[in-house]
Amino acid sequence: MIGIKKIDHIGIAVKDLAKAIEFYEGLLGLKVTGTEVVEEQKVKVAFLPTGDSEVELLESTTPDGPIARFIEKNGEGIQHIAFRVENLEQALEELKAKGVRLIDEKPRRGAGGARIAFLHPKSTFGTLVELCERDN
Ligand SMILES: C[C@@H](C(=O)O)C(=O)SCCNC(=O)CCNC(=O)[C@H](O)C(C)(C)COP(=O)(O)OP(=O)(O)OC[C@H]1O[C@@H](n2cnc3c(N)ncnc32)[C@H](O)[C@@H]1OP(=O)(O)O
Ligand SMILES: [Co+2]
Repeated sequence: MIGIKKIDHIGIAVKDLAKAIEFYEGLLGLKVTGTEVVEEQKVKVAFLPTGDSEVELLESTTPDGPIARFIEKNGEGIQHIAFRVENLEQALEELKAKGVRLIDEKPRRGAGGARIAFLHPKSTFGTLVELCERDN
């Protein structure tokens, strides 16, 4: 079993992180608990907890990163959903064995020290899925 615990976060691609935060904090009343640059993913992120899950706002740090490409093609909006798993390496092994197309064969470093890996949207009925494992 993959052992999904919950929706960890919803990843939302935005052009201007500061302006998006003005909306999510100022108008929706959520609070940013952390911002961080994740070089490997070419993103600057802000996390806003909403109960048991979080909103992850993502701005591209380069014109060629995955978020920049997503916005170019689709405009701003939901780019991925992230599920928290107990054991990421095991989940990836199981999914690979069942023929799911992995973007990341091995865990990568995500925001907040998480271990993360993406599944290709062509293998998941159209949604980019992130699996993540955290110590806490
Ligand atoms: C910081 C970290 C964290 O939480 O800790 C993060 O979240 S980092 C979050 C940002 N990082 C990532 O997204 C990394 C993983 N993503 C990737 O490797 C890439 O973005 C891919 C998902 C493989 C897409 O690559 P690329 O843009 O080169 O391909 P493409 O535009 O030709 O797209 C190939 C096909 O997938 C579809 N496609 C592309 N991006 C999609 C998305 N986000 N959701 C659903 N479908 C998507 C396209 O429409 C296209 O379908 P058609 O062929 O039918 O038109
Ligand atoms: Co994410």
